[in-house]
Amino acid sequence: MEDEGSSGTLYGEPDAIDKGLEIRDRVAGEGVQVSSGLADPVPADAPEVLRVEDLTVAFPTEDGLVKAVRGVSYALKEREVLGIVGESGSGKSVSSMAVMGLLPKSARITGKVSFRGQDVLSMSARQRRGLRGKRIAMIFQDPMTALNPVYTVGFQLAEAVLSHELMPKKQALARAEEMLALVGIPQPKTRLDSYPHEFSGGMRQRAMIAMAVINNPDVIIADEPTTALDVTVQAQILEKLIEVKDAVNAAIVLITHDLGVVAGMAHRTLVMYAGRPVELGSTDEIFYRTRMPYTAGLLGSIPSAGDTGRLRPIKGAPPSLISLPPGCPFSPRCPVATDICTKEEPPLAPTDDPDHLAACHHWDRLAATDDPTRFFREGPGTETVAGAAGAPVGGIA
Ligand SMILES: Nc1ncnc2c1ncn2[C@@H]1O[C@H](COP(=O)(O)OP(=O)(O)OP(=O)(O)O)[C@@H](O)[C@H]1O
Repeated sequence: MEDEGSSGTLYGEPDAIDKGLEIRDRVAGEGVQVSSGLADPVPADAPEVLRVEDLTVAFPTEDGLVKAVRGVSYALKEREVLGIVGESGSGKSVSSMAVMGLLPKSARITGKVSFRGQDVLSMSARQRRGLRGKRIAMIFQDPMTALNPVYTVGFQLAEAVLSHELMPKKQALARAEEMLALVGIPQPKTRLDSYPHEFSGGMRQRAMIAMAVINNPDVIIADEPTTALDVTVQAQILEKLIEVKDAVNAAIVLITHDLGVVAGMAHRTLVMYAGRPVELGSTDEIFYRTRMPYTAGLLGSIPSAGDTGRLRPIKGAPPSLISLPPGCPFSPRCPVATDICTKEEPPLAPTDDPDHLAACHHWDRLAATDDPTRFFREGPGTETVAGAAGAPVGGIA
């Protein structure tokens, strides 16, 4: 079999990051755009497909108001891959669920989401259902949350088509077979009759990708699509995802803990911390001209070739989203923080490159050095631990 089943969680495991960097370096070595890795470049004049403006989401709870997302804004062009990176609880999933209209009724949502110019948040439930699965599709970490164990894969794929389009069942099944072939499932005709449990973890995730693209969506939101798979299978699935999205001309919002995944796959990257976007720019900019200390901390914790195997996670933990500290939420962990950082929260604003935004009072200090990760090695906020495989990386746990 081409790939095997899932083997547990790999959050931030060095092998996964190495794999992403290896893909990036391989592609860079061939003179192709580093940031996009496997994806085709996006033409500068490509039309915008999705726009999120100043999105906030809060959940009233017994303990207080959880400010899960605060001021997320981004625009996605046709065929573009936007990586959203951040540690657990940073608001990556909630912001995407808001776009899909999948949050519980109790969620307080403000801001604007536009899909090809249509206001999504003010749509009726029926209009949203029409958008979901057809124009905007979603891939989850665990395919078993989306695949029903009691129906065959072929039936479920055909249903996904028939719920949006009237056509003979035979035609829907033919489309299902075509999609299974597209995502690299061997003997797709026979596999239509398999139940999800008869697939390996990697094959189930391929089936999820088939389900996501079967209606030719404009946008795919992939939330940790490979986190539950082992490293080799992760790379295969990500490569397939990029190949398939180019085949159907979809854009992707790729949500991940794993900077390596973003390095290989995303044209642009949005880094989130404590519910806020803290850095946004081309993936090249984020990796090579980092302007936000949190991102520098994450990058500094990636083991590089020749490293002695010592990882440097960012010391401390993210703040409570119920009682955020005044000023910059990263300041208690930040080696370059000064007084102003504990008093005023910096806006996400242009840096020395107008398309590279950072939420930092001191981005110019990072711009003044070739290696902004050094602040974490030298300054307060650094903790060096023996880097056994599986140790948390960059506070990602
Ligand atoms: N229904 C809810 N009620 C209260 N709090 C919630 C609810 N859903 C999410 N949250 C909180 O919102 C915050 C952001 O969660 P989110 O799932 O977006 O994080 P994430 O960055 O995607 O992390 P992970 O990678 O672990 O999924 C978390 O603190 C989470 O506990």
